[in-house]
Amino acid sequence: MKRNIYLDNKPLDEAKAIWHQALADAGFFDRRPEQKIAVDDCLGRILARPVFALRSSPSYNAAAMDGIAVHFLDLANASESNPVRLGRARFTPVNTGNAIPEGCNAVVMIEDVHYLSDDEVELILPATPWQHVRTIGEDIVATELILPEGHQVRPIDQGAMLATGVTELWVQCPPKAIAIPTGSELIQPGQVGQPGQIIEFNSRILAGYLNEWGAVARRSAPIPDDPLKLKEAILAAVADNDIVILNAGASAGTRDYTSQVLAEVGKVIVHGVAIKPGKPVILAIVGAVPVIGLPGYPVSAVLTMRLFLRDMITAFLGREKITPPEVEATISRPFHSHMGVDEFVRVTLGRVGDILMATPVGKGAGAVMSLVRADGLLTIGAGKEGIGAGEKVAIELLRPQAEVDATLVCIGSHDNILDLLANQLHTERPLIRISSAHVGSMGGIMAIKRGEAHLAGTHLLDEATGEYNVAYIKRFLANIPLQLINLCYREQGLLVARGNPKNIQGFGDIAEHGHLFINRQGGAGTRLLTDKCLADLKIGRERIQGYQREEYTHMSVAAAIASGSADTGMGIRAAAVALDLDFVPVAEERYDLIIPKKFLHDDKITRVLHLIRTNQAFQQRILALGGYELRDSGKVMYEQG
Ligand SMILES: Nc1nc2c(c(=O)[nH]1)N[C@H]1C(S)=C(S)[C@@H](COP(=O)(O)OP(=O)(O)OC[C@H]3O[C@@H](n4cnc5c(N)ncnc54)[C@H](O)[C@@H]3O)O[C@H]1N2
Ligand code: MOO
Repeated sequence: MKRNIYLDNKPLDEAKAIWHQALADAGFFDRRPEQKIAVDDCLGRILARPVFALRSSPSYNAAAMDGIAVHFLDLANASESNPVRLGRARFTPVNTGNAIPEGCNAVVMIEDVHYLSDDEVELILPATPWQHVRTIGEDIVATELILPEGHQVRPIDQGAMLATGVTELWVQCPPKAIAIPTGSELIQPGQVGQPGQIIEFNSRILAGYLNEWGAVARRSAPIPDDPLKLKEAILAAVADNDIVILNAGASAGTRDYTSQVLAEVGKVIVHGVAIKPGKPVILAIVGAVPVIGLPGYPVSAVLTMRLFLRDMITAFLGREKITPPEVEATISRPFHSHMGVDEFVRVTLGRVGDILMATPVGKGAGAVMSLVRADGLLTIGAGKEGIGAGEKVAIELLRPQAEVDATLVCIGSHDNILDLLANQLHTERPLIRISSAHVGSMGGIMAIKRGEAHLAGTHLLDEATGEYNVAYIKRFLANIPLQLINLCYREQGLLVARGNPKNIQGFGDIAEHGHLFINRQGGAGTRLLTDKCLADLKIGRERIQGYQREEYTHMSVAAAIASGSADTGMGIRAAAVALDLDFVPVAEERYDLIIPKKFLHDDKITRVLHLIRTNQAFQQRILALGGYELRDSGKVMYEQG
């Protein structure tokens, strides 16, 4: 088969309109399969037909209280000064739910009945007609409408139907869908792959969302990159489903056959939409069944299915479109986007003071974690080239607003303790989450300056004084009342391959033997520590091979060493442990939290401080990570304003 490199670039609205029309032409929205099921089994189902009461409820006049049944006229003149006595012929003892005997039309509660003997009572209160009686049809009368068509059944509805004699009803059959992963490189979860092999997880995500939106979805085994097998799979799937989803193979790779096979067995309506991510999406109809080829990257797949599938399912079910809630937020940093393309940006949200800040997370369409972390989605329309810092934008919420409002925003240098803190806080108060952006110590200081974070983790060594953080605060945050609170001391050192094959003991060895170094970015605390070590040893930067090569996290430095593309680099012990590297300790550094005073009494911050100051089990968990020291944890190291 020829390589397919000509994708459309249809504007999103146009693609949606064409697709909707094609579905309508195929009769997709007119199919309303329905089935008759027992009321006992119908919870959550959508009614295909209205339900009417078969019998009245109650079906007889029933006592609503324990007491006696009487004729109300007998008590018309009863009062304290004129007690009325009734003999056994004029009253009948009843319990709640008993039928009211002929000739009676009121119940007197037992509390108001004075028995003179078993056969005679005395009453001092008048009665009104039908008092304490549930009359025939009081709840619902036979033939009345209980529930309308299109209603989603709740437990109370089941009770109402059963109470009126209904035991079966007609419900809609949700669309039957199948998610078919494709690709010869796919292996099953739990298997360990070679480079180039990929754990098949997309079909799980797709089936999960399909079910959440009201379809009944199955998954198939992965189909290898073979046009004949793909064709077979598509034909079998359309014979047995209302919606077919193919995943991957949508793009222009030498093994991306999906659109050609679909064109052979059906009609490709759209291939290629001006959106990012998700551009190569394929919308096709085979027979009368919609077949959607979602791009392989998981983020692209999820976003395109939200755009093209969610409304399809609700329309199939005859339900209102899902309109996700939106909030207005301020974007924390500029975001560049492409003209002519609707771009969907995942953001984290956090309320710091009065401002709801939105921070873009991860651009890569392969980054599943960017969607796990995201609180909302920002759409940058095709007519814009991006969004400037501080601009107000509408964000589609992916989490409940209450959770967003209870998020502790932590921007700055990353440390694994922050992950432990996040977990512990969430366990104690499920609403609270920590959203952390790892932008280095200076990035954290700037976020505090702009009022965008509740706290910032920082470890900036002042070369002149040898002290941590304070000099930088005085310089950049002079006007902000704040406390600098110690979180931990941690070991920094040289990460080296397991067994330290090049026997690197310090920067002297690196300079002398020309070992390949990998550095951290300017503004990172670890970079400053490297520079201080070099200055103390009087080693010029030009003597360190690789000094110019910069990475942004401890883990990416560790990954470079693990892959052999560098011999060594500076990082924390935890990064060495994570990638099974060896570690040559160089220095103990202080890692502090900067907290503006206006947040010191915020419930989230007080919980964090309480945890690090007093929770011994938590402290033990930190020490178990290795490379940490907690002698000053929670102590105020500096204060201003
Ligand atoms: N020359 C071009 N290359 C690419 C283009 C383009 O227009 N021209 N588009 C890019 C875009 S945008 C996307 S999105 C991807 C989508 O490609 P495919 O739909 O053909 O998907 P694959 O290449 O087969 O897979 C991509 C990637 O997706 C992951 N994947 C796939 N299936 C699964 C699964 N079942 N479970 C988990 N992960 C899966 C996997 O990481 C693959 O590496 O193409 C660009 N290229
Ligand atoms: O547009 Mo692709 O769908 O970047 O990821």
